[in-house]
Amino acid sequence: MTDLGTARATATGLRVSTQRLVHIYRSEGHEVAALSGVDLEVGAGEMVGLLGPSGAGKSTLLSLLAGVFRPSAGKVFVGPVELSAARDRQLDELRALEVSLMLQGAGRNLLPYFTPLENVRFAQGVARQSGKDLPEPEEVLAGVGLVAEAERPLSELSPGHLQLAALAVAMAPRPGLLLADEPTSQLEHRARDLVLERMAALNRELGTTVVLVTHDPDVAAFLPRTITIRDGRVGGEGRSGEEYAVVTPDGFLPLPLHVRDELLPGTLVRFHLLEDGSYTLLREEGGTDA
Ligand SMILES: Nc1ncnc2c1ncn2[C@@H]1O[C@H](COP(=O)(O)OP(=O)(O)OP(=O)(O)O)[C@@H](O)[C@H]1O
Repeated sequence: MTDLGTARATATGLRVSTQRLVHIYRSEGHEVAALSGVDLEVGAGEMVGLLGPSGAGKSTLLSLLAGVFRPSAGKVFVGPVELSAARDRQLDELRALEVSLMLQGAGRNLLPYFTPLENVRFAQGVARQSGKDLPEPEEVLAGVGLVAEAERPLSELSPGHLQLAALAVAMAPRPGLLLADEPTSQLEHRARDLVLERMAALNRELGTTVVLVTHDPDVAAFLPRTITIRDGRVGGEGRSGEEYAVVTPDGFLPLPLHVRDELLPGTLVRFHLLEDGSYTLLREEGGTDA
């Protein structure tokens, strides 16, 4: 029995954490630092959104959490497994049994010549062979609300139903962690809300940890917690619509963008403790409140 098998017995959702995660893409003649020290903590069974501008490193982070490739430096824990140190076999097993990655665009997650039912059955193959206790494909499809569409050709499905089929495929091996790259980006509002609600219901009912990338403010507002990636690092967190700056484990505090425009490099600031235990930030030049 592997470490993952033990984890499954105690919890459905997997805890995810990263420590000073760095990823550098190397191509001929140049290097791109996509992630430059990400410290992240997502509890077992949480549903969180990754936000941030284009090129911030969100998809890279998702791929590292999925064990698609290994980080240049730092650590990634998915459940009890530290991915950067895991053997290839352990990573294969993790991807087949415990971590599902939904790529952007429903079609990239589905075999086009299979029905939704056949897609789900196919997606369960390895996990079933390994002895994992899985629901029948019909039940998986019912879980995302695709019953009448189960045996229809994909070409007859609406974009929303295709995305629900992709969600069913991702959930077919009953993973402990669902990673989704922009799962609602190509959908109109009704279909978007339906996909999001079904995802939230699976998170609630099965306890699966969900991490999804989004650019959509409405999706972000729906999620209990969001993490903003900026310049390859955690730039802030949102809780129920409120934005917070997050102190890093080594004591750094990334300034929110609108404040960064005010506080130029080299500005001296002071933290002033108030009677109620909160702090104000004082800018030293002229002593103006920041
Ligand atoms: N295979 C690659 N080779 C070289 N550079 C890459 C590769 N993939 C991504 N990058 C670069 O790494 C940085 C982070 O890219 P990433 O796709 O992770 O960002 P993102 O936040 O997901 O962006 P988007 O929202 O546009 O998808 C960018 O500068 C990007 O150009």
